[in-house]
Amino acid sequence: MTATLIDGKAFAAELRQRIADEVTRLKDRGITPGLAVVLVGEDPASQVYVRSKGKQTVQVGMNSYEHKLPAETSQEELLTLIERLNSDPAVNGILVQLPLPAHLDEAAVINAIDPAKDVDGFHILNVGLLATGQKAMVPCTPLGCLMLLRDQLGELSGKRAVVLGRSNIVGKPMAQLLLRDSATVTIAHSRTTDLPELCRQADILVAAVGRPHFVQADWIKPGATVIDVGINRTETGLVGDVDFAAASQVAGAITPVPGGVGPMTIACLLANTLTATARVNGLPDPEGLTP
Ligand SMILES: Nc1nc(=O)c2c([nH]1)NC[C@@H]1CN(c3ccc(C(=O)N[C@@H](CCC(=O)O)C(=O)O)cc3)C=[N+]21
Repeated sequence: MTATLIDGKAFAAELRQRIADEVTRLKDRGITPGLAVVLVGEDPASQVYVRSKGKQTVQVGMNSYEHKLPAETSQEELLTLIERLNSDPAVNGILVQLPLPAHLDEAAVINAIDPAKDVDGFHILNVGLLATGQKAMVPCTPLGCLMLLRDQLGELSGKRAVVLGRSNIVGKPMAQLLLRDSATVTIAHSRTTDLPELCRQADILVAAVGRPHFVQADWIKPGATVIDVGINRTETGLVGDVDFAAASQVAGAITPVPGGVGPMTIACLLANTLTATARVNGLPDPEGLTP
């Protein structure tokens, strides 16, 4: 059996086109969405992402504000910048690139962002809103995965989903979104016993553990839908958390790395910026960009 390839790159391109159309409509009303990205330090991978985000932000017609701060930036200096962005009406979305240098308090920084501008959906208010089924800003990577899953399967209700990984950025919000769509959700992690057996029960398997080729083909239920969130840099290039070559002989559908979830993450960041802009202006949420 050969799995259907879930083309996240193409899906993300369509999403960006829809976002660009909405931005055009907003501009006709005199509104231009603005996204501020804050990068502290010189991590090369982070620099690549931030550049890519800025480029795509401009491509869909939004304003991009990049703030690059030295690695030695103090907590107080960073909080001062966030305060400034919170009160700047030209800024509709704020993203602080993670991870932050170790001397900075990540939770305090995230929770200093105006929740209405928290396009990452990491602020405790948004986490609580999502967990209780209320209107929230939803983390970009899980939102992108949800869009791919709905597109592939139509209906998630009653399906067994296993989420590998329990991070605040991917695993936990992914589980919340799947639960909201009435899937039966298990969150598994490094301490889970009989992991292969558990995974074999999954109709939907979302791998977000950050270990190259961790998920083996014989962990996958024949015909299952596999979403690979892993972005691992190895000598052979970028690889996911799933042994793609072998897994694609068993799965029903699978995302590649690169070209799967990664492009969806950035497209959903732009979607969230558009949503935040609509909400602050008292306009309805843009169609199909929120869960
Ligand atoms: N506050 C915050 N929000 C984030 O959303 C965030 C972050 N911090 N820190 C870093 C991670 C990582 N991340 C990715 C985004 C796009 C690709 C992406 O587009 N990947 C391409 C390949 C790009 C390449 O070749 O490196 C692909 O998978 O096809 C990957 C990873 C967002 N992150």
